Amino acid sequence: MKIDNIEKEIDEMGDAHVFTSTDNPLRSDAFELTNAEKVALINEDVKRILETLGMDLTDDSIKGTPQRVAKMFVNEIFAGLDPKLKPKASTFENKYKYGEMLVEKNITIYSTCEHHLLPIVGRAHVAYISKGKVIGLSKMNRIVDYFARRPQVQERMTMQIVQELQQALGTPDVACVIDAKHLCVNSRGIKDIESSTVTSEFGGAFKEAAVRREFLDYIKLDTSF
Ligand SMILES: Nc1nc2c(ncn2[C@@H]2O[C@H](COP(=O)(O)OP(=O)(O)OP(=O)(O)O)[C@@H](O)[C@H]2O)c(=O)[nH]1
Ligand SMILES: [Zn+2]
Repeated sequence: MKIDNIEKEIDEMGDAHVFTSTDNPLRSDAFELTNAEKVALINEDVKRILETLGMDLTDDSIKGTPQRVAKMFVNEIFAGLDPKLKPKASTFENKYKYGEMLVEKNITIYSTCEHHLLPIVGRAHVAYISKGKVIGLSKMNRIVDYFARRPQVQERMTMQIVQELQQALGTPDVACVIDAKHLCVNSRGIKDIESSTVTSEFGGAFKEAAVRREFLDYIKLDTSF
């Protein structure tokens, strides 16, 4: 593909995120290679990038970088692309009949912006109202982390977390708010270190103003965003 065309595609993609579905754009052959094969290939790709930039890959400090980056992509920051690694969302019967809202707040999020491959760092706040099932608290943190370990846009990640919990808990009454800093905005481009991005998804009862207000009061965010 000519460089002009690639640049045009990237420009168009900049606005295209609003049209993507809640699934990450993965090809159907995404898991035909083993993780070891992916690491070996990415190692070569990163080597090529550094070589193109003129780096001396015989230097002691950076000779291990391509392999390090490859392992980090496959086994750490993009490991959540693999459905096999989806956390088991163990649920229990709500025998004690707790009928109020449960909020798991200030869940740390480390994700990666799919447009620049730079970090997204922030907090997720998740809430649900039980319809008979309750979920282990840590499972909410694990579900957030699973969807964060992908090349992401914040809107999609917020919706994926809600959909996963709705399924696990068998209720639409689930909500998620994420407040995160995008290093692609903070450290390059517009370089606005102060700004952060808030996204929300309010399912079922959380669409009602009073229920939503209660959730936002727990996490101390106002509705003016
Ligand atoms: N909606 C949304 N946009 C994002 C997210 N992460 C990054 N972006 C934006 O994606 C856009 C990509 O736009 P482009 O114009 O193709 O990229 P760019 O030329 O590097 O843009 P600048 O960052 O403005 O320099 C940027 O405005 C980013 O801020 C996200 O999670 N959600
Ligand atoms: Zn970005």
